[in-house]
Amino acid sequence: ASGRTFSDKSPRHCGKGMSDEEKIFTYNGVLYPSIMCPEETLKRLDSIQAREDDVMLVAYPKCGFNWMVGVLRKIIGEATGKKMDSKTPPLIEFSAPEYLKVIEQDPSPRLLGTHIHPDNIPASFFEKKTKMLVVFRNPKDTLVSFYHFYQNNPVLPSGQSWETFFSNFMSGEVAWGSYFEHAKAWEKRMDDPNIMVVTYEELKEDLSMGVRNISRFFGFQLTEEQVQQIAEGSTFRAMREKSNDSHAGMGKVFFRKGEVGDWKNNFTPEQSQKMDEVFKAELEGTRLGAKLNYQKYCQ
Ligand SMILES: Nc1ncnc2c1ncn2[C@@H]1O[C@H](COP(=O)(O)OS(=O)(=O)O)[C@@H](OP(=O)(O)O)[C@H]1O
Repeated sequence: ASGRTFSDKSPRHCGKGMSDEEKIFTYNGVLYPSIMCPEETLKRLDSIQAREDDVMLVAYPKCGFNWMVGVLRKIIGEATGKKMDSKTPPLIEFSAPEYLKVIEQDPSPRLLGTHIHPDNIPASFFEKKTKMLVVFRNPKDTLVSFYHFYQNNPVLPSGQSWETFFSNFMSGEVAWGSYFEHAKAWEKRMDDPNIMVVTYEELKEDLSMGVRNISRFFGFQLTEEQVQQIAEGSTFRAMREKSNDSHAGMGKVFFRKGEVGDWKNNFTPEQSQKMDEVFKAELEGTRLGAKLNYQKYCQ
């Protein structure tokens, strides 16, 4: 059995001939893209047996998941010599249910990832105290990135106007659910020593520091030269250049702009104000809220 990869070209895997309604379904009250996340796989997620030495990456959609996949593959490859050239995205909720067997047989250290809400991450990851890197991004840029992804990824519904997508994002009616629900759930776990939260914006400001801290957190020893080399190979430009190979023709969709502040080109003043109000109500005064540095990146 093999997992589905970005290069699967069968029409239904590409979303061709499917209506917007067929492309998305509700599971336990949350929307998921039906091609990427078959219901059977979601139902079987709890069968995954986590390992202590798994490298688990968690990110709400569009917060920098693929960026960190690139970084973590390089870190693991450099530190352990394990070949990390898989083209399959390491999301546990992706692909055919048989893929869970592939995960089971993968030798340690495994790189696993997910976009799902922390309460739905299989319990064994918490029981085994698996280390998890959690990536967040300011909500305005996340929304813009998500909107473009809906528009340009044929497996997602593309018929929504910017205004409709905006209100769906704000009410959590988007794939993988509400940004704010995810953030509030991680806020509750901020003290867990096995969880490290990083933001897209801090990684943009100092990627070398990010690589150094992330590898230390997972217990990988890297030389300063390796840290620098990984950071240089993981800039937006470097990853975008290789993206048609790593993401089979979808490179420019996954590696779109890679900037902080693109929301300013998209939000109306009213939408900006609406997000400010919701952020204030949901996250102001929390540690994750402070880490997101909303003042600096969203105002
Ligand atoms: N190396 C690097 N540096 C900076 N930014 C990067 C990098 N790689 C990916 N990106 C940007 O991350 C956004 C995609 O996020 P995800 O990978 O989490 O998307 S996904 O949910 O897994 O599809 C998407 O953001 P936008 O460009 O704003 O749309 C990508 O361009």
